Amino acid sequence: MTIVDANLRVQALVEQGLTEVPKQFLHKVKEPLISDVSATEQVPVIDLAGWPNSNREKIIQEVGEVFETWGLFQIINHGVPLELLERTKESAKLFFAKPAEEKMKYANKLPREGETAVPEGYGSKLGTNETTSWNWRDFFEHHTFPLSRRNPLVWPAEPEFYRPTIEEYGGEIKQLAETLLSILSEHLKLHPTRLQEAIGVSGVYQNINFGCYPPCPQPDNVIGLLSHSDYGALTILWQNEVPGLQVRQNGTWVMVPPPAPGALIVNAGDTLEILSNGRYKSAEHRVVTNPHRTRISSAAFYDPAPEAVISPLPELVSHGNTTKYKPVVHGAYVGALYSTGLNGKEILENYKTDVEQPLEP
Ligand SMILES: O=C(O)CCC(=O)C(=O)O
Ligand SMILES: [Fe+2]
Repeated sequence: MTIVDANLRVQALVEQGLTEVPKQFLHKVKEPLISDVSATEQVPVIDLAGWPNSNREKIIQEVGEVFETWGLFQIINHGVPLELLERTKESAKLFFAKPAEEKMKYANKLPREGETAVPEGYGSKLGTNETTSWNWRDFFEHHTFPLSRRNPLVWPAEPEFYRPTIEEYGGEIKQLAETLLSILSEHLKLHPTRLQEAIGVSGVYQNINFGCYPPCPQPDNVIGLLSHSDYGALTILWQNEVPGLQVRQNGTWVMVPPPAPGALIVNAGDTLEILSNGRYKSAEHRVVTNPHRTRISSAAFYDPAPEAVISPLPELVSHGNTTKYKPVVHGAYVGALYSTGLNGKEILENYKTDVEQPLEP
């Protein structure tokens, strides 16, 4: 079967009861998907309780260290109200449970050449001309910041709490991202707002997706979401009780466990790796599929504006240090990623300086 229909979704394919996936979904990379999971390393959990009044040094140390080593961790006592988190999860669950005709009223448009964000609405990778394997994943994409990009009318009208919940969740997640950036700025011995200003001089961009990974009949040969690092600064995620997210740590894929009650997942993106001149690592991650259950997740991205130029902070390149990355126009970076497709940390590799250059005095 060849799929050329941009209006098809993985959920609709699954509803047809197929036992073999269309060949575009077969994973081309020769590495095991499910069976390669190491049980020896565990994704760290960071407790933010007390911030900013108590445990300051301990929190700064722990957060800094986890960005230097993993780039991905679970976080508890993060300040996002748990009732809001539950309502956000419920919004995603109720949307993906709707009949196909209902969901397709919100179908997104295929991205155009030069686009720097995934178009809003209900989408999938089906029907695009990718050379990489297709993801076993549908999604709903929301543009939430700056406010000039926000139009809740294109989001689901039902349930009634859906639109206000996304707006509220976006605000809280933005605040959490800014708290983490202030902690990292202190860890780098910089002014607490230094990283936030470096990312967001012209206003931060926030996009929030809901991901839906339906049960897959060939989980050993099909990827939910190809290996990649996120291109922006920070991503804050949650997943339902069905695991699937994996992070590559010391060459091994480690499964992110089902969430501790109320936990969120934080993931460093390439912008942060560049700004910190490689001190912090963006996390390479992917999603595997499950044969029986639907996995639902959400990723909220805290990113520079497309016109922002991101380069290693000069303060971190002094004292005989060298600059390890070329300056990046963020929108061009995202564009490069869309045209080649997801492939580990390949795009970031292209922006590394061949010979480490001392910064101009
Ligand atoms: O579904 C997930 O847990 C991960 C999603 C993700 O990595 C992304 O949207 O960039
Ligand atoms: Fe990601």
